[in-house]
Amino acid sequence: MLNNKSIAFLGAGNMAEAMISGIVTAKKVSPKQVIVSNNSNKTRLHEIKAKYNVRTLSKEELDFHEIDVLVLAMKPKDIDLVIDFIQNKVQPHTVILSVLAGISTSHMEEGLPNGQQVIRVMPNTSSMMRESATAIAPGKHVEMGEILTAKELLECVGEVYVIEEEQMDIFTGIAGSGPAYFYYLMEHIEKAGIEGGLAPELARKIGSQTILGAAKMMLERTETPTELRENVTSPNGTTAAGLDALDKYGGGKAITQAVKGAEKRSKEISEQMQKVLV
Ligand SMILES: NC(=O)C1=CN([C@@H]2O[C@H](COP(=O)(O)OP(=O)(O)OC[C@H]3O[C@@H](n4cnc5c(N)ncnc54)[C@H](O)[C@@H]3O)[C@@H](O)[C@H]2O)C=CC1
Ligand SMILES: O=C(O)[C@@H]1CCC=N1
Repeated sequence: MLNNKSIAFLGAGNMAEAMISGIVTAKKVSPKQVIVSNNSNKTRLHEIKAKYNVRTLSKEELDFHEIDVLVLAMKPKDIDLVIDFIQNKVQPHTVILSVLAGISTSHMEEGLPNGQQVIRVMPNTSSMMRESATAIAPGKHVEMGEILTAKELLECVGEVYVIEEEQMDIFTGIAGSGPAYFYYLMEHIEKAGIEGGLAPELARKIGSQTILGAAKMMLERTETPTELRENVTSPNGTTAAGLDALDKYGGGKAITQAVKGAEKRSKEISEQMQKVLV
């Protein structure tokens, strides 16, 4: 389905690069089918071209007739400027995939030609390793063929889940922002490892392998996380001591609040955009 489709990115930042890297590595589309553009940073476009061999153009040079999938990958605050820029150029056959946190499909549909197909997606930066957990929520004009195209494209960068748009805020809290929680966790594991006498690189490798192993257990075994945790925990052993400290310092609550905090911010961004419209 991706054969001969041309995929253009508006925005060439961290998220766009993670997706471009995963898409090119998956080899389902050739780098020449991928066009990357941004606001004005030519150095950044040179860097992306040198790394991934994709086509790069300034946004003014884009030929919208040749774009089948247009990925919006700028910051949420820039959406209205971008809608103004594309509304008279975007073609009816083009499906728009927006990765912007908190920006609803209805907000985008309002500013675009009637009937434009818009899909809100939420990948994460693990797209670079083709290990993203990505959500898709189609807007009201999207047809099944375009959902399948979006799914196939996003499967190049990991697992894809089709969800209801109202679930997008909590999905963002868990998966869009989620990698940062694990990096933060690792920063602290590494610090404790160093304090315990390990070289930083070794502490990082041990911590990362432990996170990877635990993730694989949860994905591939039938036991629940609670059962898996209990299997590690000997009475009065080392794990019990570690978990007691996690409880004492509010580890569980902190994790729940991290997810809820990101979810709340995603909702706030949507509300702010609604106010701009009114
Ligand atoms: N970084 C992440 O982990 C994730 C980010 N997202 C979403 O991805 C979007 C981009 O985030 P990052 O890549 O982290 O930001 P970034 O700041 O690294 O990149 C933003 C890009 O947008 C470009 N840009 C700005 N205004 C533009 C315009 N008017 N036209 C075309 N390009 C324009 C900039 O030149 C830059 O290349 C955000 O909306 C964010 O919500 C979604 C999931 C995860
Ligand atoms: O921090 C953000 O707003 C973006 C969306 C999800 C991850 N990064």
